[in-house]
Amino acid sequence: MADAGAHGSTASGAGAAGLTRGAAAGGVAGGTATAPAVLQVEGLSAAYGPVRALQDVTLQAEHGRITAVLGANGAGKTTLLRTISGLVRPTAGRVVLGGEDVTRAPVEAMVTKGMAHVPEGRGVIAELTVDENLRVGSLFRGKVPSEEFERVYTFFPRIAERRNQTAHTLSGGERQMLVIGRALLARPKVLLLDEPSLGLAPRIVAQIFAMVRHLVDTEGLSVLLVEQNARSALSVADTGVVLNLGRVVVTDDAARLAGDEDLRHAYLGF
Ligand SMILES: Nc1ncnc2c1ncn2[C@@H]1O[C@H](COP(=O)(O)OP(=O)(O)OP(=O)(O)O)[C@@H](O)[C@H]1O
Repeated sequence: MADAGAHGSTASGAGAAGLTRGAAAGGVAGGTATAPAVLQVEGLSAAYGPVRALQDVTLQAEHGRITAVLGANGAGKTTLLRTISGLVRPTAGRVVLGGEDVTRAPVEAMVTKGMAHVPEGRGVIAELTVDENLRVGSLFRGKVPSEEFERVYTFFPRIAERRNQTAHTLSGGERQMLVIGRALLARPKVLLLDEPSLGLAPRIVAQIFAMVRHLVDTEGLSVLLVEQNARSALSVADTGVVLNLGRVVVTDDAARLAGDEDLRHAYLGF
């Protein structure tokens, strides 16, 4: 069980640094060396006027791994992804992608540097077909070999079956698969996923998370998964980072976090 006292004091103590344990602490999980970091977030802070939405957040996303960022409403999860991808300018800290400092890079350059951000809300273009929506994801690359589209379809057979349908006919789960597939066509090193489970039935969430896991395992992608649905996210992730009031409370191996009853009750709601 985790150190409940440490969680409590970190949550309530002003300015307390996040607690890093296990895999994230020493770079070693259960005797196995962790994969190299694709994305490093160092001391990141962001604010909306007087609202300090992120405070000194440090975490990393590794090659071939899923890092889940968890926390209640307003914890700062969406702001974290928006700041990493350049949509919100940080007030302090750094974002390093593949060894390059991209903190001040223009948002449109992030995609070409290997970062794909799938925001909350499944923004498909309803009037276009599934296939046309996928092509939008590769527009900036010029001509893309058809095998790449077929490869995306092999990951998401449900949308392959619907490739000529307009996107407005898709279910919520299918739209989620489509926006992830579209992001893949940018050939990212790191994929930022914001609340993919929102509003979906548990069975569909499980399917989508299994597909993301398969992608990560076969493509060596790195995923930063923001979720309020902590139970499902921890079941698929390698590492979990818990945010509270814009600060990292704890970073640890996902299975250990899922088994930590005090932490679950205090921050994760299950
Ligand atoms: N555009 C904005 N203007 C002002 N304050 C904002 C804005 N967006 C978010 N906030 C505030 O910043 C803090 C963090 O919000 P954020 O949306 O990042 O949290 P979250 O963990 O993603 O929550 P949720 O799961 O509800 O989306 C909250 O206090 C929120 O009210």
